[in-house]
Amino acid sequence: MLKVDSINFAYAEKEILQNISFEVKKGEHLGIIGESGCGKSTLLKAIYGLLDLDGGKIIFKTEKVLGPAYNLVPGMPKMKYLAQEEQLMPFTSVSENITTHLSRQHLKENQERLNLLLQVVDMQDYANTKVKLLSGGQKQRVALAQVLAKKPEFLLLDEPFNFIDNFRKNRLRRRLFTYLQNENITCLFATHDATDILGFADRVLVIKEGKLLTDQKPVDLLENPPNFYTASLLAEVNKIEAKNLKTSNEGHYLIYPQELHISKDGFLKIRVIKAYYNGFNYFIESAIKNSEDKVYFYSNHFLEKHKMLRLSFPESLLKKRLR
Ligand SMILES: Nc1ncnc2c1ncn2[C@@H]1O[C@H](COP(=O)(O)OP(=O)(O)OP(=O)(O)O)[C@@H](O)[C@H]1O
Repeated sequence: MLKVDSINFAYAEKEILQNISFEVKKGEHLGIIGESGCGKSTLLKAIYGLLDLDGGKIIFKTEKVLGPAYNLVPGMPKMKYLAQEEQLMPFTSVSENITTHLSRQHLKENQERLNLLLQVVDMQDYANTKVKLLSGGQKQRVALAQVLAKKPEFLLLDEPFNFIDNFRKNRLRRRLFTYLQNENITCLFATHDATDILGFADRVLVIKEGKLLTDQKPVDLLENPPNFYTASLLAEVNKIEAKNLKTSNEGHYLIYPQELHISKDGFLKIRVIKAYYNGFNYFIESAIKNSEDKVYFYSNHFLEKHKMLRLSFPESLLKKRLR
C-alpha cells in the first residue's frame, strides 16, 4: 500500500532522513521509535507530502507522493495525518468539531458514527463541551476522532497519546487499535512509548540519527536486539561486559532485568546500591563486584544497601545476546 524507496531529506544543510526504505501492506500497523530528534516526525511529514525530498520516492497505492513544490494541497486522498499539535475549533463543541469532518452524503449515518467515534476516544461525556474548555489530553482525543471521521485508509499518527494520562492511555490504545483493525485502516505511528510498540505494532521501525536501523516484529526485536540503543528503546536493559560473565568472548551482553535471578550458584557477583519499590516487587540497582558497572534486576523482597549477592540468567542468552 505504501512504498518508501531510498528517501533523503535535509532541513537547510542538516541531513535528517538518510536513505530510508520500507514497505507497508494494507491493514498493517507500524510503529516508529527512536530518540527525540532522530527524524520520526520528519518521516511522517515526508510520507504525507509536506516536504520536498532531496532523493528517493514515496509511492502510495499507485501514485507518487508529491511535496509542496508540486502539490498545492498537501496530502493524498484517503491518507490522513495527525500532527503533534492539534488543530481544533476552540469555540465550538466536541461533537461539532468531529461532525464537520463526517461525510455530508450520509447524514443519516452521521449521528451513529459520531457516537462511535466519541466512544473510541472516550469523550462521550464531553460531547457538548466547547473545545477551549478541554485539557491538552482531551483535545488530543478530539483531534484523533476528527481524523478518524474522515474515513482514512491510511493513517499517520505523530505521538497520538503523548498528552494522555496512563490510566486512560491503555484503554484508548486498545479501543483505537481495535477500531483500526475492524475498519482495516493501515497505520504508521511515531511514539516514545514502548508499550505502544510492544502491544499494538505489527512491525517496528527503529530510527537513529535519520537512518533506519531495523524493521522487525516487536517480539523478535526484543528477543534479539541488534544493539543496546534498540533494546533500550523497548525496555530497561543491562549492558554487561562479557568478561564479567564466565566467557572468553569480547563485547557486551544485553540482558533484561527480568532475566536475572538471585541464586547462590550465580556467576555474576553484585553489591546492592538501592531498592526501588514498584508496587509489585523491587527494582534493584546494583554494581558488579569490584567495579562501578551497574546491573539492574527485580527482587520480590527489599534488599539492604551493600548486600552482596550472586545473580544467574539462562545460559542460552550467552549464545544470542553478545553485541
Ligand atoms: N522546520 C525545521 N527546520 C529545521 N530543522 C528542523 C525542523 N523541524 C525539525 N527539525 C530538526 O530535524 C530533526 C528531526 O526532527 P523530528 O521532529 O523529525 O524528530 P523526532 O524524532 O520526531 O523528535 P521528537 O521525538 O522529539 O518529536 C531535529 O534535529 C530537529 O531539530
